[in-house]
Amino acid sequence: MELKEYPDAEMMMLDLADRLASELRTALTSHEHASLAVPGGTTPGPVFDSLCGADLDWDRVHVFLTDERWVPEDSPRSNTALVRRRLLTERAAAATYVPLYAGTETPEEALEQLEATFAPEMPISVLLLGMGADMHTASIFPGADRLDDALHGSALLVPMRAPGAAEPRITLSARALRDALSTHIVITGADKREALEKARRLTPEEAPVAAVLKGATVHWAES
Ligand SMILES: O=C(O)[C@H](O)[C@@H](O)[C@H](O)[C@H](O)COP(=O)(O)O
Repeated sequence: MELKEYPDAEMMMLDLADRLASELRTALTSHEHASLAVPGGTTPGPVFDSLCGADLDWDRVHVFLTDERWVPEDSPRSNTALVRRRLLTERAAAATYVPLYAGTETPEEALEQLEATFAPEMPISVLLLGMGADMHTASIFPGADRLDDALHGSALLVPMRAPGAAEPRITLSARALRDALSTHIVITGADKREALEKARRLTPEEAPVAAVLKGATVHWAES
């Protein structure tokens, strides 16, 4: 893992957006399509605000979430709504969005169909992840009901319920995340920095983010 520290979060978000854009451009030089997988939550909004204006062939980019809360798009908790509002706009409006929410009552009901949709999208060209202070990443939470499947199973997608998650989730598995060609993790604040250091000494069962740290670049700013 490589740790990149920034003097402030604003600079980090701009720099990271540039880096993601440049990796997408490189991926597009050797492939017809490239994929960009992004987290939801509160941290990545400013990266999206900058990345959406990047000059690249967005019409050859497939964008999808690393994980979704199983709520309709009009919910303030919807990661899809966040991505539509802040990433799939300006130049990036030309990208193809691959939805991870299907409107069924539970994620299990849509699982087969979603697995079929996501299989051709693998491996991810450029992966951006967040991390919670409890050391979860995507929706792979410590103490989750299907933690073992998400960490060690061969499925691409895993429905997930966890004490730390307010609603059912669906998440890319550790296998899908680890196969990404480039991985960035973006975190802010002293508590997450401490959690990251702790995760480096723990097992993925205790600290799920540990499953994706190898080869990843972690971007951190205090605030
Ligand atoms: O749906 C989600 O919540 C995310 O995809 C999740 O994995 C997020 O990246 C972390 O929970 C960090 O969240 P914050 O950035 O809000 O701290």
